[in-house]
Amino acid sequence: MSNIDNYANKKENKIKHKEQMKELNLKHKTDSIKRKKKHNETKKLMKEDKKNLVAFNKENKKFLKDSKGIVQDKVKEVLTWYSENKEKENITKKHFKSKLQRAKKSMYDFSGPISFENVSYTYGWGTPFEFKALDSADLVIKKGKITAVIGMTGSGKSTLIQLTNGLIISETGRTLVGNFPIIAKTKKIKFVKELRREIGLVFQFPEYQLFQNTIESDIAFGPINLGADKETSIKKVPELLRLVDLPEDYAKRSPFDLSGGQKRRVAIAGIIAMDGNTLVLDEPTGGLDPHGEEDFMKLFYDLNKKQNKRIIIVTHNMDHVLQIADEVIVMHKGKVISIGTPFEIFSNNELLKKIEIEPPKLYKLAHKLKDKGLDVTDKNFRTIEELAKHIKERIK
Ligand SMILES: Nc1ncnc2c1ncn2[C@@H]1O[C@H](COP(=O)(O)OP(=O)(O)OP(=O)(O)O)[C@@H](O)[C@H]1O
Repeated sequence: MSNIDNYANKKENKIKHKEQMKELNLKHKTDSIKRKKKHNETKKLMKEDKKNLVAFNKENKKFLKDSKGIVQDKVKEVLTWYSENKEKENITKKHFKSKLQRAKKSMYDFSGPISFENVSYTYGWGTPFEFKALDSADLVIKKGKITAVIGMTGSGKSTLIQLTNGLIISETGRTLVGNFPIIAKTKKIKFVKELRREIGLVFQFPEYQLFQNTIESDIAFGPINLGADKETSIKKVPELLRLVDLPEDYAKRSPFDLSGGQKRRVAIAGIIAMDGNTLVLDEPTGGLDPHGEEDFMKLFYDLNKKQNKRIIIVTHNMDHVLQIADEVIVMHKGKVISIGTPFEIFSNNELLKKIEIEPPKLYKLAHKLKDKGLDVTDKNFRTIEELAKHIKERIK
């Protein structure tokens, strides 16, 4: 290459670099303006929400005052029980304290609907990384159902479900778990242990949280830590193992000798051991093979149908949603934009396009058939057998 060519190349590169820097600076500036605008909007929202928070706190105080009598009776019951039984070997101080704590929260019923009222949440408030993950979201998750939360990456699904057990607290509105209120900006949730006993949150790869020497102690750790009697908690382990489809005689084995899927079952058994009404699962089948995924879906379905547990599942797998969900919540940019049955959501092509989500395989097939002149998209189906039945009826 001649010196002249070399010089021309260098010059061209310099110009390109300058242009790229200019573009980057411009993007940085626009992002920063957008962020500031959002920051100010949220500030305004928080100001407007102040009067709601005052009303919520007032409502809560009144509720506590009205329930005083019930609580006092329950506390008295526990005190009498302890004074009559404290000499017995299996009645520990920890056991007594846990019972007393439960009596003190007896006015709360966590099992009812979970309502999110105008909840917002911002990560990195006031920093250059500020991001509003929840934007005045409103939603009710019913009791006893399987609810799937779907939406594109970053739409706020995980953030929303973390509000349910007080892992994070919203900056506006409130979350009601049954009649237990978590009011925005609360610094410390009273009865947080009871709340977490009721709402079991299972994160992605829960098996990484196993740490005890035996499967038995891992499963019983949660309830014992919350004050339950050690002997009773250990006795329940075989039943819990059966529930998650593991052999009972695994109890004394080390959890670290198990396969990934089996470890995950142990971790889930540990959450179920807390005996709450709700299981919240964030991408629970990540990293499993299709067969393992199917097994877990069956497990969650059975926990709902046979043990009456409310299941809330965040997932990107629409086939799973179709398979087990009673209701589907659609999140988009921090808001709930649609709620419906799997049929209502998956037959709505416009909605799916907006959230950039592919429908389950069976719905894709139905849409393809429609393009070829055989329309069964107005029919409700969950399985290949049901779809086949509708097709047969159409071509009769
Ligand atoms: N700890 C954090 N710090 C800063 N930003 C965060 C944090 N956690 C989440 N975010 C941001 O908030 C947004 C919403 O996150 P969230 O995890 O709720 O979304 P999601 O819908 O569950 O996404 P995915 O499907 O990818 O798990 C994301 O864009 C993410 O960048």
